Amino acid sequence: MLELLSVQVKQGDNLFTYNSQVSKGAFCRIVGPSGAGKTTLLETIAGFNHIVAGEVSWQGQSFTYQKPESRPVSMMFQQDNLFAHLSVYTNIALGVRPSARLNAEERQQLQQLCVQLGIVDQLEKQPTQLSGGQQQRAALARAIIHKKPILLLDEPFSALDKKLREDCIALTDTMRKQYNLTVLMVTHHPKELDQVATQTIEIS
Ligand SMILES: Nc1ncnc2c1ncn2[C@@H]1O[C@H](COP(=O)(O)OP(=O)(O)OP(=O)(O)O)[C@@H](O)[C@H]1O
Repeated sequence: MLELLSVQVKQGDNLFTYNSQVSKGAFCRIVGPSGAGKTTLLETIAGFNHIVAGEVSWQGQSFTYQKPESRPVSMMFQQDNLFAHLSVYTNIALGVRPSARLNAEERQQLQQLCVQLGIVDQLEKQPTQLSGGQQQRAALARAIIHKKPILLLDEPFSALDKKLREDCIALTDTMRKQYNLTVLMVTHHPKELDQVATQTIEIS
């Protein structure tokens, strides 16, 4: 379980307090009005915000003060997830390690994941040569190959059209089950997650 106990975070003049529990393996949608603190919640779990008080834990182990790279978490944003000057392959391989140098087994895993995500033919291209949906699937591949148990998604598919969004949500759910991930997804289209969400957090 991912747990936030009286976690307090300051953003400008705002003080946010979070109390939430997300079950291991859940697909948790995060909803609430604009400015309520949805992105702030994900950034806090990922370690990008200073926590003033409270505790964040995973499976009973606190990671409140751990650096982002040591947390059991990977995060994907609405856009600009990929480095434009690197190939799609290298962008994804960076999820394995910062050098992006992979052994044969790791390369095979990457290929296999990209087959599943329908981007295996795009690996030698630059990100700008890909469609928006392909770019986000490449970003999803990098987040998954990172092999962290918690996947944080901040409106990841909102720039895509409705049909593509639905396809990407279904793919994310398949990945959640296959890789035993706990997914937290911020959305402004909560109904689109009706089929996959096992839990909802409403931020007010
Ligand atoms: N770095 C920052 N400095 C100061 N204020 C910030 C900062 N980041 C966010 N805020 C403020 O904190 C509040 C919450 O922002 P946040 O992005 O978490 O909201 P949100 O619920 O994700 O909104 P939206 O649905 O519009 O994306 C907003 O009022 C925002 O202006």
